[in-house]
Amino acid sequence: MFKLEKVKYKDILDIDNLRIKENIVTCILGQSGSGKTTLLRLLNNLKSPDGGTVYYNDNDILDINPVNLRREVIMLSQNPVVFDGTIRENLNLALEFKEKERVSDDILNKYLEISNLNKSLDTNAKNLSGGEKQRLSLARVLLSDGEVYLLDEPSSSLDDETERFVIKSIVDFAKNNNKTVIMVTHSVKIAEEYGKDIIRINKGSVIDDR
Ligand SMILES: Nc1ncnc2c1ncn2[C@@H]1O[C@H](COP(=O)(O)OP(=O)(O)OP(=O)(O)O)[C@@H](O)[C@H]1O
Repeated sequence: MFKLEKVKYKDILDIDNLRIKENIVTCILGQSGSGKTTLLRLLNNLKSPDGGTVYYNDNDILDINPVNLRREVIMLSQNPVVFDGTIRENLNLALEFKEKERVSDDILNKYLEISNLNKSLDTNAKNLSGGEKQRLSLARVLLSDGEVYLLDEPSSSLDDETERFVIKSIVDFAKNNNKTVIMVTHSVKIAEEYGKDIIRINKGSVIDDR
């Protein structure tokens, strides 16, 4: 699905050859500052490489219209993005961006369940805790119906139990819907348990991918 060849980005990333497969969960592990977020941003062209090529489905990512690309390759950033309004309004934004019809509350609630956010759709999103905002962002991203989800530490501000539930839900969601998930995690345990492939990054280089 993705292929990186001789990709350089500033002095942050230097990746000779990397393949990321479709329809599986790939986890990215590496120390803080090793370049994990930068790698995700190359995959939806939020950043462009200074050298080398990133391919998405065999096309040079620079030749793909960025808006169309980001409708398919959807990023959940490390800091949750929450908009003014209720949880329902926040979720509906995902559908608007995809130019899709609104869906029933039952369906919206299903996505809150996947994200383990036990709140009414009428709740003002501004009043949610940090971890709840993170889960609302996750629900919105999953509802966006992309092909690929780039998840940057989707469970970083959650307690261990909630973290396991949320990660397992994401993995089940990906399996049931044939989606590709590329997930940065700080947890070796989570990567080994849920990542079909694991990419290990050290100081901007891939040291292992399998
Ligand atoms: N636009 C930029 N210009 C200069 N340096 C940058 C830029 N973006 C990131 N960096 C630096 O590149 C390095 C890698 O950053 P990145 O956010 O990719 O790391 P990370 O592995 O995701 O870290 P963390 O686990 O702490 O989130 C860091 O040293 C960061 O300060």
